Amino acid sequence: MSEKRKDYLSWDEYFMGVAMLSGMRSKDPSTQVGCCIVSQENKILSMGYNGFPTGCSDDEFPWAREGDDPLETKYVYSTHSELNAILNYSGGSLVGARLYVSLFPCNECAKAIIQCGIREVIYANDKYSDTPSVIASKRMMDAAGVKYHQYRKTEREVTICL
Ligand SMILES: O=c1[nH]c(=O)n([C@H]2C[C@H](O)[C@@H](COP(=O)(O)O)O2)cc1CO
Ligand SMILES: [Zn+2]
Repeated sequence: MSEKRKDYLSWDEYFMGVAMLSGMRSKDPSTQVGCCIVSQENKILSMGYNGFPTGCSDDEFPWAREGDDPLETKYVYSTHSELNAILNYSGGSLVGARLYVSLFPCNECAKAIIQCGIREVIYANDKYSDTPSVIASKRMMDAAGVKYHQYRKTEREVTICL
């Protein structure tokens, strides 16, 4: 008798995988971030990655991390993956949703996450954990009751031939 497959993706693998795939759309040469927002019923509501706003050309705006002129760095222009995913959602309310993201959300994204009612953040990488931005982010999420935990990495490798 034919039985159910056993090696299917778990929900966490699926949603973090989608977040990481989304991050592969990013043009940022140093850090590509992807995000996937999911309902309490495990339905994908939205996705996003870091990039410049619509109309701000990836070829004309700067990708530099440093420079004498802040206006010639990416930081003043790039929209973070989490904010893009929140803004991309046109279906109404995100109250109660979960957010999967490949990098811990910064303080500005934390404000948006809290204000739109997202309840839980699952992140992969926390490489900026020592920065004021991430410390402030955790302080705000703690105060607002937004739960967060690191994605528990599995041994699974996914190869997709495109
Ligand atoms: O939460 C985040 N989400 C997000 O999309 N980003 C983006 C902004 C930048 O394009 C890039 C960070 O670049 P860098 O690591 O070179 O400083 O990642 C950065 C953060 C910071 O934690
Ligand atoms: Zn951010």
